Amino acid sequence: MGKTIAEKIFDSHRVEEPFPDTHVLKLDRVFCHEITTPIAITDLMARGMDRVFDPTKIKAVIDHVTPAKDSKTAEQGKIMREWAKRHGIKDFFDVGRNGVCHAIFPEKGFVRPGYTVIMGDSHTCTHGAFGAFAAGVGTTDLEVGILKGVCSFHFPKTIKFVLNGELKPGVYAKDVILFIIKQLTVNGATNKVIEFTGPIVEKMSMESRMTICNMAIEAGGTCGICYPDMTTVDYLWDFIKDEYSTKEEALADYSKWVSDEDAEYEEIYEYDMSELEPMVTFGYKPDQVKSVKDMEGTKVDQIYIGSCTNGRIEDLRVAAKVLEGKKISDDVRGIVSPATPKIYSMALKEGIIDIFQDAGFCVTNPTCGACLGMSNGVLAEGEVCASTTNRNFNGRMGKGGTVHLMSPATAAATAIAGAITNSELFEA
Ligand SMILES: CC(C)[C@H](C(=O)O)[C@@H](O)C(=O)O
Ligand code: SF4
Repeated sequence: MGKTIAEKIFDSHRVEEPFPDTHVLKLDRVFCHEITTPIAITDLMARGMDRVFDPTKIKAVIDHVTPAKDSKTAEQGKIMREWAKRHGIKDFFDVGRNGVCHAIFPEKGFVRPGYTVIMGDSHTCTHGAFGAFAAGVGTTDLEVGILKGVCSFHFPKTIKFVLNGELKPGVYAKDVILFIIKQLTVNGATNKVIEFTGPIVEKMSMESRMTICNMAIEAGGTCGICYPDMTTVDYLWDFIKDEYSTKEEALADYSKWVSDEDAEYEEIYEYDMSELEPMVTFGYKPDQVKSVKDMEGTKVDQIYIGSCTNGRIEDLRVAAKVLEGKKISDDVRGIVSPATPKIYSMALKEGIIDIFQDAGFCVTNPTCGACLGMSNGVLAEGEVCASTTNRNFNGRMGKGGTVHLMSPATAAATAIAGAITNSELFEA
């Protein structure tokens, strides 16, 4: 019997015999941000265990609320800062160099095929786009990870998606993953790994693969995984060129992190995506998904383009293409948060920031920002936001506010119309 990629990663990282279904794995990366890590740090300190297993494998960022907005968030930043200094954690991204964790860590080349990654953040599944096993964990697991460099997991039962065909113009990775979550429902993949395969995924950029893996958790999935290929090698090349003499050599090495033909799956879903339409959520659960056509005309108050789902350069380019030479409706506020300083710089150089500003958008610093209603861009009671983020939970962006999840193209078109609309209307 063959093995899935997740099983292969488990086999190569297991530190002891599984008992009964607890697999203790060695960790290649422990990622940290200022919302959950200070709790772990404070607890470790209180227990007299203020140590780290390996400062080079721990990467940390302040991203959710930055620059600090009040005394509480200032304190969280301070705890992180002092901890990083105390333990020689060199890859710590503070104000001015910081961006959204799941965008900045891949961008720095910290994730590689075959890696095991944990973080105290539910969207850690994003990093599976590189052919890694990456999972969000709670405080106790995070503490053990920081201290010992290990984490225990259940056997990685896997659901496989084979996505065939070709996406129509105006249809993007976000539409694909919203469609998938609709099929699975919000707990259809609970405690399972979701493999994304097939020609649609093979053609996707790393950014798009991160978008689909990012939302695996919205169907309950522990991790989303794509197989590493030349797209992965190209993305990582600057970071790995000392390890391999050619890209082909890197690819040959990474190809061990691909599922076998005869691997066993919990379920296999196969879809032809050629007729997929732009999708959007309604209600307060990410599996409440309709085609944009069916939601057309729904009035919004705010448009948010950003986050670990869709705040990358590819996303800003797509939105800018729709916005170029146009103005957003007088009735809406537009906010864009480039996910990292590098993305911000690229957007500046490419004239994308000008396009956003000329259209009437407010451009913020790289941060999670409006995504979770803890920082800027909070909605008032009864307000509606068209957003490229990943969660439409009740009150997510502010008490009494509603969020409709959509692609950056649809969000940009919606900003112009002031109501949910199809991006095709505005594309050249
Ligand atoms: C703050 C953090 C723990 C949380 C998460 O785990 O996902 C946040 O990033 C979110 O998106 O809701
Ligand atoms: S951008 Fe949003 S979903 Fe992503 S880590 Fe930040 S708060 Fe969580």
